[in-house]
Amino acid sequence: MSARYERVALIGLGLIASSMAWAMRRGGLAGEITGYARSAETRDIAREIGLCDRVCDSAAEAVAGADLVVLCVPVGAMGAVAEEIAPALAPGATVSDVGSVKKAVIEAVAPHIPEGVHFVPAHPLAGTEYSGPRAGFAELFDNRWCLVVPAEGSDEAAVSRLEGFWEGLGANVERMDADHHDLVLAVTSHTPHLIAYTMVGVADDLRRVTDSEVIKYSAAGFRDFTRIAASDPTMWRDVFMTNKEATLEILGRFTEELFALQRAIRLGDGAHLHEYFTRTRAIRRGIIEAGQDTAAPDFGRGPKR
Ligand SMILES: NC(=O)c1ccc[n+]([C@@H]2O[C@H](COP(=O)([O-])OP(=O)(O)OC[C@H]3O[C@@H](n4cnc5c(N)ncnc54)[C@H](O)[C@@H]3O)[C@@H](O)[C@H]2O)c1
Ligand SMILES: O=C(O)C(=O)C[C@]1(C(=O)O)C=C[C@@H](O)C=C1
Repeated sequence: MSARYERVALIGLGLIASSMAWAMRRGGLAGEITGYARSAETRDIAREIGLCDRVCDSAAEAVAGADLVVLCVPVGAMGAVAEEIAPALAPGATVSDVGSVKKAVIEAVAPHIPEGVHFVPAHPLAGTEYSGPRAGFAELFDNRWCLVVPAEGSDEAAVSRLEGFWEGLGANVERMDADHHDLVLAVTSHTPHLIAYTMVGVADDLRRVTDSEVIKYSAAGFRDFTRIAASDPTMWRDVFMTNKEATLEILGRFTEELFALQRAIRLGDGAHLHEYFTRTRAIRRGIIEAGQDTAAPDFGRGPKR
């Protein structure tokens, strides 16, 4: 059942916060939405497009009296923002976040949360390669997962209320612990982004040799890589700086497999390649048959431009 808050404060007014604001409006999930972003330019844009009921010039002003505060800044900035807002938080309020990494965010934020304020971390598994306050759209979270990662000792009522709120934003909600979250996301999101960044970098190096051919004749697969590799550099720098252990673990496995495939190509071992590609194709088909391919064409591919 969807839950409503009287006053929701969004700190950081980029893609995720702006999508939340539009989705809250659509679902009538907030009495009032306040917002704050560090840059005056972002605050001006947010005012111009009517993103929030009130865009404030300080984080403390935005969170004052809010019963839900959502930190929507890059993962590396979460701790400093939590410290800044702590004295202004209302007793009984819930502080949440949308960071792509959970263990490091909990470690950075939890020490600043005052007694009597609930901290319920979360992570919507939905995004695009666009950033900033103009990038958001109300449907971003529709039929996508939102993982709720209760910190130790989280208040059950505060956790279920936040879960209801995310359902109201359109998401399917599941709970997960922080370590498991960070490992799963290293496999499904963080390492794939690093691979896309690398592949586009390699093609760019090659382009200097072959002029514009690489881009001109790029096939759909490579174009998908360029979309992913256009994602925000600050956000992704912070993801790799804070989810180091899990990403290195998955990258280690990835390079082992890559070397095995490289060896099979060098040795002309077609059977190995065929067997490997058959296994991976079955995984994709399994996802589709289970009806879990939630990346429907209309959603999660960015705003229509
Ligand atoms: N983009 C995605 O695909 C995606 C998906 C799920 C979760 N996330 C997570 O959501 C968070 C926000 O990502 P986004 O895509 O909305 O980013 P974004 O770049 O679109 O927006 C970030 C906002 O934070 C502001 N900001 C940066 N540092 C700040 C600070 N110290 N104090 C106050 N404001 C500050 C920026 O001005 C900007 O308004 C990140 O933690 C990211 O890991 C992103
Ligand atoms: O669709 C995209 O552009 C995304 O990369 C979204 C994506 C993902 O990897 O799936 C990126 C980071 C998040 O923390 C959650 C979602």
